[in-house]
Amino acid sequence: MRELSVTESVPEDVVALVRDARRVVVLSGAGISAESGVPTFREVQRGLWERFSAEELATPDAFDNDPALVWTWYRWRQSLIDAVEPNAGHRCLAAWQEHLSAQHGWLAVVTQNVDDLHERAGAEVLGHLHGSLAAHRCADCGEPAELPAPRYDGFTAPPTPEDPPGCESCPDGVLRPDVVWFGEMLPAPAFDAAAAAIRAADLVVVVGTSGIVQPAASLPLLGLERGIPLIEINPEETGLTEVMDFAIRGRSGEVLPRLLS
Ligand SMILES: CC(C)NC(=O)[C@H](Cc1c[nH]c2ccccc12)NC(=O)[C@H](CCCC/N=C(/NCCC(=O)O)S[C@H]1O[C@H](COP(=O)(O)OP(=O)(O)OC[C@H]2O[C@@H](n3cnc4c(N)ncnc43)[C@H](O)[C@@H]2O)[C@@H](O)[C@H]1O)NC(=O)OCc1ccccc1
Ligand SMILES: [Zn+2]
Repeated sequence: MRELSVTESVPEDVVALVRDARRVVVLSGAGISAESGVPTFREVQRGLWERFSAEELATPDAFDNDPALVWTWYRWRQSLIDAVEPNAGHRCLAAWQEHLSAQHGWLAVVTQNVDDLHERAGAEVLGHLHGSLAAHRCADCGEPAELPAPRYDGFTAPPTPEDPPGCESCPDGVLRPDVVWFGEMLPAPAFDAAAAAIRAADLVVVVGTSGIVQPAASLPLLGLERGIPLIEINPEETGLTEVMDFAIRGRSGEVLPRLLS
């Protein structure tokens, strides 16, 4: 594995790898949204939630124990996402995707993020492995439900929690965000599509993820098995660095424009 810093000019062989790739899978995490002002998963507890770790809040038990606390956390996070814009990293991936499809190639965006910043940057997302903040379903009967955007301003944590709305399809159900909580299975269609894309790819780029949360963090290993090049873009070392061919140390909003210019 070769580690490169963003200050260095991107070596010709990495530029060639990116230029010549035709079937690319990008696996993204919270880091790609950091430059948009979205706190990464490890930083998203403020106010009401600061005494909890994200792993504690993002669980069925936490929702059962205190549905209002967890429900409000998700509505607040959604309002934060609604208040920010995609950054150069998101936009670069959308442009690269468009470029490759014009060349009869493809770029598949697979994300762990529950935000819609890839889509708002114009990219098509193959799969949200951990669901989406903007989608909701009944915690009992599973019926999907449409909800208006949250009324928070996204930056100041709401003072008091609000109860989740009741389900209109069953007597006692309440709504929950359509995200994957710890201990819950990932949506098989998204995970299987991601695995299939990596099995067909000629390059995998892992952007802004600590590479800790499973089974998402195992997806790049499918590329390793096939011997295709793996590139990591992250200011810091991650749980996946050791299996990478190249690790470019830098912020994705700065590295991707340079890599793709
Ligand atoms: C903590 C971890 C060890 N735990 C797990 O992995 C668990 C348990 C587990 C399963 N298998 C295992 C094997 C070994 C050990 C543990 C497990 N996995 C699960 O529970 C999964 C479900 C996991 C999904 C949980 N939901 C999320 N999100 C949705 C909710 C919500 O968002 O609220 S995970 C959530 O956290 C993860 C956060 O990780 P990152 O995105 O990487 O973000 P992080 O903050 O960690 O790091 C940011 C990175 O960005 C970098 N960065 C910062 N700025 C920038 C910048 N500017 N540019 C580039 N990079 C940048 C930083 O350096 C850093 O590296 C994301 O995946 C995110 O989606 N379910 C399941 O396994 O079910 C089983 C099962 C099996 C059978 C039957 C029933 C069940
Ligand atoms: Zn219901």
